[in-house]
Amino acid sequence: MNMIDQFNMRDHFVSLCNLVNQTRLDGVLVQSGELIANMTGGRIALIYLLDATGRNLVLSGGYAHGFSTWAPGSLVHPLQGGGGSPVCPLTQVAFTGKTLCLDNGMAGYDISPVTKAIDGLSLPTHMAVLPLARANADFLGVAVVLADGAIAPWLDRSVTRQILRAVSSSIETRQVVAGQENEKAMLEKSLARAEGDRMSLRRRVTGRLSKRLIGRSRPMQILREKVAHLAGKTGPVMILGDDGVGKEKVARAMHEHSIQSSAPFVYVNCASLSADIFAPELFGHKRGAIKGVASARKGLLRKAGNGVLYLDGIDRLCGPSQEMLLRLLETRQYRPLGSERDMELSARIIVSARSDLSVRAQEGAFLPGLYYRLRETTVTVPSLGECREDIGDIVHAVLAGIEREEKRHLKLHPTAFAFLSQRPFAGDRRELEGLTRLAASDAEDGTMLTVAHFQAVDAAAMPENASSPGVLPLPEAMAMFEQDLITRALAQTDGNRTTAAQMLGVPKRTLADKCKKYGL
Ligand SMILES: Nc1ncnc2c1ncn2[C@@H]1O[C@H](COP(=O)(O)OP(=O)(O)OP(=O)(O)O)[C@@H](O)[C@H]1O
Repeated sequence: MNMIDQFNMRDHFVSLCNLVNQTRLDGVLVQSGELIANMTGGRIALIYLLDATGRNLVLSGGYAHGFSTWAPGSLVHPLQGGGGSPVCPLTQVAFTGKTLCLDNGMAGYDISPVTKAIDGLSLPTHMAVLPLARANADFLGVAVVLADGAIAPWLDRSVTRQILRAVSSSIETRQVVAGQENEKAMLEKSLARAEGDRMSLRRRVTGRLSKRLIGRSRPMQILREKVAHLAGKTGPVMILGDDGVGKEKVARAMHEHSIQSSAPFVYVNCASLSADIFAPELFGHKRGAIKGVASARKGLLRKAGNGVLYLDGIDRLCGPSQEMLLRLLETRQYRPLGSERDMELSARIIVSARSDLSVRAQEGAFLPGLYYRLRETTVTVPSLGECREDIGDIVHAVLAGIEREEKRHLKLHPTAFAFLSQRPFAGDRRELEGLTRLAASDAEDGTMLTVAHFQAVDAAAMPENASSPGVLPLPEAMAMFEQDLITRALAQTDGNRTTAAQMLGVPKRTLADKCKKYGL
């Protein structure tokens, strides 16, 4: 019985199943090597695949009979066109696409790519190079079979061709999957990098925002995060809040931290926009379109360009103007008066309104459609009453501004701080800012601002005596002040307690105890 007759179909069927079940390219290559060696009576099989450039064959897998873990040396074999002497059998098959069987000896052939690959194993006497092809018949690579007897009889069988096709197709499929997995991994990596960049950018923006939207309270932190997030978007935004909470400040901060920050920020007070001037003011008009106005006008939307048109107090817009604004937001187009052509809206629309806008919309006092359109992206600015811990920060920011501009260094007395902490501010942050400026207006450089400084400019709104019972118990007031000072010192020293303790003139141990007490 010759070798071919001993060919065991059952074994090959099992090997084929193993091949198909491989989930990784390296596993497919080892199984393919084994199958090819067995079906051609080979002792060694090597698989070279065309690389992505299409100019090199890369030794990608191999099998040696009797070695369960044998791996060929790594090898990149450049394909050289136009032949050469001596002929490289791998190159020849790559160019002709035809099987090359060297049963009559290898003389005259450059078999160095093969001898390098099997370094350490004895070189068999017979060699065959079989082309591997993709499903679309493109060249995929070659399988090199090395045997100690004639290979030709094994090659001329239909099962050999079928197995070669199965091998090629398995390799191709795994290559595609490996390529996709590679792409997916790279995509995931770059997404993770982009997300990391986005987060660190957001953190930086939030950090910078804390110099503008002052306050350490949790509601202010949340507000800054939201502003940083919306600064990266372009759609309309509605900012809600009571008078003086800082709505315009929020709008400006959002614009300053956006990609269009160099474009204009155009402020419009809606209270001053009556129905007849809303359209000409915003959309502009052609020459002669308005009776008594000789020249043409650009309109505020064009003036804003790619920047921001800030409509302050849209709750004070009249009905027809609300309709026009809704249409502008829906169509993103407008037509200057007297023009035949629509213009594209390029500015970002940011509007502000008092917090009760939803009630007004429900009552029919504000166009519900416009309310619902704007409600999609709402920022609610917390009132100072919700952020009492921010009072010290705002006062210190005002005093720091005075020092910068007027070179007057002023400090805040603990009782004044306690007094402000419990005082109502109907006019919100604007009132606090204004009151601090007033109290500081006549103070000389080096002055410690006391309750008296504030009361002197604020008699009407103030309780008669800040230290009177019912105002705020002194221990509580002192604790608030102490906590404020410690937080400030830690912020200035980047959390370094040793330096902060030195700044505050207390032992490090005392500072540690107080940090524990206040949860700092
Ligand atoms: N977070 C803040 N930190 C420091 N100052 C603030 C803050 N928010 C607002 N202010 C100050 O309060 C004042 C009022 O701010 P802004 O004009 O933005 O309020 P508004 O809500 O738009 O007011 P209005 O309701 O009158 O339109 C400004 O002088 C501003 O500097």
